[in-house]
Amino acid sequence: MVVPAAGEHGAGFDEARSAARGLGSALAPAPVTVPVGEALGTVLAAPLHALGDVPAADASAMDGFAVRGPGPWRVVGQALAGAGPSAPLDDGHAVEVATGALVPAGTDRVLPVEVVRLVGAAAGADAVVHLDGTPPDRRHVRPRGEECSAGEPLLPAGRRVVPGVLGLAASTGSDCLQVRRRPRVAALLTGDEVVAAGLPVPGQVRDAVGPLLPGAVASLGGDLVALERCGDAPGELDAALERLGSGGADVLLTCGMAGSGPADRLRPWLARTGARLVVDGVEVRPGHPMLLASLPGGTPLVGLPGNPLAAVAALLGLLGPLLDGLSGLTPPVRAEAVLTDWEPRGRPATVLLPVRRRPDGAVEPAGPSGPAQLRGLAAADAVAVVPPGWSGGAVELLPVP
Ligand SMILES: Nc1nc2c(c(=O)[nH]1)N[C@H]1C(S)=C(S)[C@@H](COP(=O)(O)OP(=O)(O)OC[C@H]3O[C@@H](n4cnc5c(N)ncnc54)[C@H](O)[C@@H]3O)O[C@H]1N2
Ligand code: MOO
Repeated sequence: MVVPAAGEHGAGFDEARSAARGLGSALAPAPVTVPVGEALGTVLAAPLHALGDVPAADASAMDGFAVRGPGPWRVVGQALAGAGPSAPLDDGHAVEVATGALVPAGTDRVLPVEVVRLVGAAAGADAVVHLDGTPPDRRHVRPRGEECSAGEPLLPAGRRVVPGVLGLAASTGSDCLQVRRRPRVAALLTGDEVVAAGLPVPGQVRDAVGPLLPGAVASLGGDLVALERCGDAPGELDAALERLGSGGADVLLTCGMAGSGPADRLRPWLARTGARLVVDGVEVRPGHPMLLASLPGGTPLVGLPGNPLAAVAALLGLLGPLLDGLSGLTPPVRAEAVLTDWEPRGRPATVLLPVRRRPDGAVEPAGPSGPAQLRGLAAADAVAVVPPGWSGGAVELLPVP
């Protein structure tokens, strides 16, 4: 699919997102099997199944006494977590148990220490357990298989491996997971005027994109593996992109030179190298010159416009969906909120608007958000996607990258 040309109208924002996702899916690498400890941030490439019953046997949920039959109960032993099963309980008997210990066969319930009175020996055998006050309404036994039983599907493929997934996989017996790795992204910042340190003098601009890229790429599911710079002189972009392209990254990212000005060399370079434009401009503000190309060797290149908020818009509109496709991520359910205190002023394009949450659950503009301004983004709780023609009501919210 080729999405419309720059200088004309560009793709709709949703159309651009799905084209980027589609390209990513078509290029998705084969799944790999990795140890659980190395899987954080990847995406499950196969459903996660329980390898056994969890817990593997009935276990106490409280520190207290496993009892059988009506009380009082004579203490006949002790069971700690990690020990094997104790002898089956008879009526009128109790075993002192720690949380997590196996309860003896025949246990009716566990009485927490808080609700019993011990009479006789201070602890251990020969003490007698009396119920003190009202009996608890719960058994306080975690039955075998309470969490899951062997073979049960726990999570579908396509889920991001977050810390909770690692804990679940480990607790249900997995040592390895089948995943798609986080795509590696190599970036190139362009422009003679862009400086990396200090207060910019007239004619210079301080690089605002380089510092935000590692975290933004990570939050979109990729790893920034290279960050290079090049100036505007003829040949600099070509050399830098060739160098970057030979580094084995899954995605190339450029910032600046996406427009049609005298020093904007990206589109001519793409044309010269025979790249295929998959998305050529998007009907969104800011960020309309953003592009997505497929280089002759198949590597995708995302062109971010140079204005910093426009660059972030392109990260959200193109890089995020591309990385989702490459990693096989199932898109999360669309988040929405009512947008207030913002005037559409007849804008014909989708607007990406940094917003903050209000106590009533609605969202409002978070601060100044011109294409070259980051004050709103830095104060934002989300980025609202305001469609053309919006005149009030709920809008889609994207996480701040
Ligand atoms: N005739 C037209 N001119 C422009 C249009 C248009 O439609 N017709 N679109 C404007 C929009 S919107 C944007 S966005 C920019 C896109 O420009 P480029 O992608 O070619 O980017 P540059 O020209 O290289 O830079 C634009 C602007 O951003 C500053 N910049 C660049 N890199 C950084 C950085 N790393 N950190 C901070 N700021 C950066 C650069 O100095 C420029 O001021 O084109 C408009 N023009
Ligand atoms: O991409 Mo530009 O920054 O739309 O303003």
